[in-house]
Amino acid sequence: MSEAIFVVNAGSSSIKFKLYRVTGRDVALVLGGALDGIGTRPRLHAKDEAGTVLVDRRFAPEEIASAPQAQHAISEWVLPHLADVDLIGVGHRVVHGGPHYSHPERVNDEVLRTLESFIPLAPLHQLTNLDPIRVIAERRPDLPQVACFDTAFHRGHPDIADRFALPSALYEDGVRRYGFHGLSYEYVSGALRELAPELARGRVVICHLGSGASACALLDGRSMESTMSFTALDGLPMGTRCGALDPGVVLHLIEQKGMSPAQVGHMLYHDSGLKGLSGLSSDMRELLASDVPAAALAVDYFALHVAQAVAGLAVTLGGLDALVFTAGIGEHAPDIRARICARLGLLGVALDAPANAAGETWIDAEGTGPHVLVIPTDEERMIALHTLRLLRPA
Ligand SMILES: Nc1ncnc2c1ncn2[C@@H]1O[C@H](COP(=O)(O)OP(=O)(O)O)[C@@H](O)[C@H]1O
Ligand SMILES: CC(=O)OP(=O)(O)O
Ligand SMILES: [Mg+2]
Repeated sequence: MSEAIFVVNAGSSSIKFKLYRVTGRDVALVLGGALDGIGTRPRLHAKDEAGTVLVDRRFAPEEIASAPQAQHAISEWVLPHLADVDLIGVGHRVVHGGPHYSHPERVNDEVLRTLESFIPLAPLHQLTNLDPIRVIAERRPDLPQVACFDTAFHRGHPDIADRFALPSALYEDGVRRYGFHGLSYEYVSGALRELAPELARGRVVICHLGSGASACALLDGRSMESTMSFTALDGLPMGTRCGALDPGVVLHLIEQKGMSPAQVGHMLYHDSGLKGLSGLSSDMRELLASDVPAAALAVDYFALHVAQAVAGLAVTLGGLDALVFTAGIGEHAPDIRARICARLGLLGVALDAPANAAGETWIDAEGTGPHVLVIPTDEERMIALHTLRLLRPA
């Protein structure tokens, strides 16, 4: 087979993997799959480029309760498919790249050590991202591996968007508003540029609403500000993460309630957000299907806070030309898009209800307000392209 690139995207609840054929300066999908529902409803599934199902296997929760078990199951299945492939490299999503990495980086021992130092800043992701790099490096030390960072796309933020209102020595020490989901924003803004070049040059807010959720303000395709900051806890409420929170709550829990920092951390990352508010589930599908009042509260809270963030980012941009929804909730939940947009009438946002319900790309009502679009994200394709460009510079 021709040259290929393998991509691993380890998220907080799933590990996605894709194999791409190299076609000159571009890549074409050969197969793609995921192991999702880790620890809850584990399912390994993959399809080839024509959409033919190659595997669809469910596991008991205890069989795949952790990321290493998931990696093992993926390796068992995928290795035979890589046997006759001429791999030129493996591309990985690495959530935290810290203050210095503003571009993808070929991994060596030193890079790996630097990235390990960010594990405490992304406890749901960083270790899960780095484990496969280490495993592959041990088995195939000859194979180039490329780390593509969620933070890199935001490294050009203006100073005002990169800071907290804290003593500036902390900023020099790396306490900055890094921002995440950058690979997704880069892909979606590129797709918007292909779809509507004029619009992409304007003031755009992209809402990446998945298990993790954030929103990003872009001017001419460049990130100006994002709701996530030092860690992937800040900003919007998420499946299990709290989003923006009064830091006084953290002090209170530690100083007055006797919780340890680790207990507070666990609560903020694993038991908050939609799960904490609803007491039911972190999955938006379950909340939308439920008639429990706390589920409705969680859904309303989510929509309100996304809308508030969009309005805030529109202030950063000095107006809003386009609002784009992406990721699991953004792409597949018309009801949530409608609730968010209903709160943004003051910015002139108006939806075309049938287009929204049908999941069309353009979903704004005719008029003078901002355009509203749904653009599916593809972090893996972005990683494959970055990996190709780094390993085969033009
Ligand atoms: N049809 C749907 N309606 C509502 N929510 C959905 C739908 N499909 C997926 N989701 C939500 O999307 C989330 C996952 O989004 P995704 O972008 O795949 O997350 P991640 O990559 O962070 O694991 C799920 O937790 C679920 O709440
Ligand atoms: C950074 C982040 O929150 O990623 P995910 O949405 O994949 O959890
Ligand atoms: Mg994701």
